[in-house]
Amino acid sequence: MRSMEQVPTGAPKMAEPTEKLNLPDPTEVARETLRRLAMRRIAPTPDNYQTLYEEIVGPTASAAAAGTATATSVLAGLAMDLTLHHPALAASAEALKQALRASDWAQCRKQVGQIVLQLKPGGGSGPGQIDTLGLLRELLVKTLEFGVATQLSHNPTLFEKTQRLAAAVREANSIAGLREAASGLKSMWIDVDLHVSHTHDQQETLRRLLLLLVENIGELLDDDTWLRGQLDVVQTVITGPLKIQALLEAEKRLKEVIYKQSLVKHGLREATATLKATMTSFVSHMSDAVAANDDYQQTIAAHIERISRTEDVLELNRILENLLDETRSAQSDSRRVHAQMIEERDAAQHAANHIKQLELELAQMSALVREDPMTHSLNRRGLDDEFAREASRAERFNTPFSIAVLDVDNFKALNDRRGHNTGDEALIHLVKVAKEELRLSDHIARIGGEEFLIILPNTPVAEAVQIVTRLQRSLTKKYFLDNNERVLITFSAGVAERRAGETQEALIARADSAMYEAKHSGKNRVCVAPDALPQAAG
Ligand SMILES: Nc1nc2c(ncn2[C@@H]2O[C@H](COP(=O)(O)OP(=O)(O)OP(=O)(O)O)[C@@H](O)[C@H]2O)c(=O)[nH]1
Repeated sequence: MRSMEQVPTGAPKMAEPTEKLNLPDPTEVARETLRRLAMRRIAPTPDNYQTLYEEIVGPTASAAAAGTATATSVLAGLAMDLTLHHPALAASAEALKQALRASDWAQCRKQVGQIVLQLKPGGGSGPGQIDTLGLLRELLVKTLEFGVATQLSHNPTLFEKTQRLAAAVREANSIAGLREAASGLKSMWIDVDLHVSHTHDQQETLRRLLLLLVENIGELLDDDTWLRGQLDVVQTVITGPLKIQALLEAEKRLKEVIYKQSLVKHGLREATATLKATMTSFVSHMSDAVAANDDYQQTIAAHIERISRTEDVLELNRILENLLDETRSAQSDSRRVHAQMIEERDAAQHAANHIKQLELELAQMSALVREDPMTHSLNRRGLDDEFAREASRAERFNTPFSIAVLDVDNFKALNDRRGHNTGDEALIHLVKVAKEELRLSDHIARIGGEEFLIILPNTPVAEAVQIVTRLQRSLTKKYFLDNNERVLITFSAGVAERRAGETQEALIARADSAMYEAKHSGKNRVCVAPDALPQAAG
């Protein structure tokens, strides 16, 4: 709410009246005076009442002073209007009021002249400019309040600073005031910039910590631990640039795998428990059967002895009947046990099959997390598995085995020019073309953001160079389309043949160094690795 205004008082007396007064009805004048007080939101002090009254009827002091008072009240009214409606002219209006109070007519003339100049369009703060200025100021205030401050709500200091600055801009009603606000704005941007880079550093540190944690947990796990595949997904996501889409994808995949694994693990636990129970029961029935058989043997032996000792036919008849009874009961025992044993064997077989099925499902699920979710090439884990398999096969059959490290050329520029999503699509395209060009026995793995590794089993280095060169050529034919525009993707590659007993790490290091040579010698080419790097030697 605007504060109540004070109307200038003390109308000066002038020597000669300048115009004749035509006084209206005093009641009407009083009503009009009160209306103007209310309209202009002016404090109803006697002085203000007097000033407005005189503004309507002219000064009342004396007829001689009437002209002077009229001029004075008209000018005072003008000054008041300017103060109320043109804040940018407030200083000139105040100077005019002071000149009126001091009856300094020369000064009055000068101030009125200046006000006229300022009110002229293009005259420093003319009405057109005042509006533009006001609009711009309001725009800046809104930007600060709704655009900047809301983004900084998590940082109370910066939030308050922005709000204070918005208030200062809103109140700045002169060029000088706006200049001051502008210097506040500059200092605020410096703080925001510092804050943003601090947040970015924090994010980077957290990411490194997470990566370290994931790597260390990975070290502690057995090869076939469930967690490893899941950790690989997290690792892939946090190694590349943090993108909300990739993070959401990784989260979704992890949740799915964890949920399915919990279901399968539960089923596996139940099936194992059933098998154990069945086996226990099977063994106990076997021992029952053996025991029953034993009892029968012993009874037969006892009856045979009784038979050998007796000569009495009646006794023999009784023994025979006993014997038949025993035999019948032994037979039915044995049939029951046999039937039970068959039933239990079937149940055990069923449980074992179920377990096999569940294990198969688990293997399929862990294959899921051997893949890079974006390009569907192998991830680090998939690469490790395939490398180990191919290396041992090459040793067993004494066959050559090569790898190629590929790094997309000028990928940063492609991202910068066409956006990150197009960059992603380009990587997906590269893997698709590579899969089409390579043999079924070859494998492609993503080992970095825009870096890939191809495993070429049963391939000497010269042939590996040809394969990779052919892939380069096919990329010029199967070009990548971005918004129907052909984009040529090229890569530099380093090829190395595995030496007997060479570790995966050492072989990749050699291929990597050849890839760097390809980069440094002009890109879009293939270089062959030197025989051995110092760290790979021995
Ligand atoms: N779109 C996209 N960009 C990625 C991904 N991973 C890494 N990058 C970006 O790839 C770029 C690689 O840049 P650099 O290492 O300078 O390589 P380059 O621009 O290809 O330059 P040269 O290798 O010398 O030809 C970086 O800007 C990374 O942010 C990804 O998954 N998707």
